[in-house]
Amino acid sequence: MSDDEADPELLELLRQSLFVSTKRTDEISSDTGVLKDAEYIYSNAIDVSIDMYGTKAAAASIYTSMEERGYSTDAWSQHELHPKLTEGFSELDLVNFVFTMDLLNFSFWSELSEVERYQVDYRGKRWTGYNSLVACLRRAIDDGVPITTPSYWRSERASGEALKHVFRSATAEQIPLMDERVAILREAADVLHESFGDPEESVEETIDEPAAMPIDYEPAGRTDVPVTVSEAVADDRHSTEDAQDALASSNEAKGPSDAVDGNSLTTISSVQPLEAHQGELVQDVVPGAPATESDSPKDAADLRASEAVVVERLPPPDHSIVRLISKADHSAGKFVNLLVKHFPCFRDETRFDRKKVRLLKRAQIFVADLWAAFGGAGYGEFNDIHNLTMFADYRVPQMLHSLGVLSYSPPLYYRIQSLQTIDSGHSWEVQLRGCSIWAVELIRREILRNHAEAHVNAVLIDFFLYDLAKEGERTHEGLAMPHHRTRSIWY
Ligand SMILES: Nc1nc2c(c(CN[C@H]3C=C[C@H](O)[C@@H]3O)cn2[C@@H]2O[C@H](COP(=O)(O)O)[C@@H](O)[C@H]2O)c(=O)[nH]1
Repeated sequence: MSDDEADPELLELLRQSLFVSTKRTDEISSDTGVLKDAEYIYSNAIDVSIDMYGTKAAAASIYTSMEERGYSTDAWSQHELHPKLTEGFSELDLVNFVFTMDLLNFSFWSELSEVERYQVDYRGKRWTGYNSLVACLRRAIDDGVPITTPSYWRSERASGEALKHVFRSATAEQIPLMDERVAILREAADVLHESFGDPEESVEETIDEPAAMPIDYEPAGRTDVPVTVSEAVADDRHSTEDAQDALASSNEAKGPSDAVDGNSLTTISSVQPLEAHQGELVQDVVPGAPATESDSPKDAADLRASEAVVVERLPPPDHSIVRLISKADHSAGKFVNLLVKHFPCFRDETRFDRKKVRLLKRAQIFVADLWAAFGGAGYGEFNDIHNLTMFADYRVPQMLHSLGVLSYSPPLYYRIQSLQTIDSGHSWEVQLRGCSIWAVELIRREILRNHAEAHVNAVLIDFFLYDLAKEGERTHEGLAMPHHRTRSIWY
């Protein structure tokens, strides 16, 4: 938008104040504005640019690899830790799990070595990064802690200690931003109860523990928001060749498979819903119980036997998130805007060149995860899923740079390579995030230009690039550090 164009938001406000607005004020648009803002950031960026040749080459490799893998929404359920209906999770359980996960789906990177960094013991493995979050939720559910039930987050049982136990680490490093995560859960529980709760659904006594964060979050990038100065750490070990090798080798590794419709829908099997077990007495490990995964099962059993284990009822089924979904009328864009309207922790917005820009990473990835988890049907049915953009995290930008799609000005490149910090909300951080969103859009357009029949959208391309980054991590020595590391709740 050039300087002399009127800001559409300002115009709308003026119309509303003059009562000449055509839009009902309470009407929720299905246009998130993220892609437009990403294009604005790209058009005005001076330290991050998109290489058109790199974009064309990446589009061709990504398309080939996705086709050969038959990459689709099915990949979501193939993730070892993602909950599945076939495991006995009900559809309500799945909705609540994905919401909980994406409330907390941010900032898992660590300065420490692969051995010392935050990691979670679950199913005999050590999980790091995003996987550590999913492992914590699964472990808590296995232990009978209703961590994915919103009413639990505001109940007396969800004490600080109990929640710390849920996210406990197998190493000395604890999960980053734990206070912020607790505040986000409590705030979301209050919003769900007040705006989407069922008066009939009995709610447990609420907790009066003050939220550790100001409830009304400032837009991302404000220094008064309790985030530590970001660490621009780049150990971008993936050279472009490495990344393209990773793409190529992933084709061999996957072998030929039927080309699958990018939106292929998994059928939702009807299984015994978990909430049917509601009301059963379950053992809830007393928070802080000394038994830990590293103890032998016998020790743990003995300790539990000697401890007065609190036997608690699971809370009643909580349909508040399902009610929230129903307000979106199967529009992904409208759902994202609803989340941003009601939940401050989803307001991933900042300023670039004096203009407010929206990036909305977690609001969008939640809708996308629902879409993928339900195979585009049921609670995951959205008629405009193609309106979602790439999710501006700290992993996919690294992949885009490795693939030669993103390139940096010498000052930014030097800043990243020399491990100097970039403040959260700094123009460089916004350029990296906004240009990543726009780059994935250009890749999507390039694929469809050459393969009009391809069933790809920004969500699947993003998921694919994230999974590729994680595969690259597993096949390359050590953990590739993300480019710009910002300790923030936004991504
Ligand atoms: N753009 C984008 N960002 C993603 C994901 C995912 C996982 N999505 C699953 C669902 C479908 C896919 O198949 C994946 O299996 C996590 N993240 C973000 O990365 C960071 C964690 O990185 P690390 O510390 O290395 O695990 C953190 O900001 C987290 O929010 C994604 O898909 N796209």
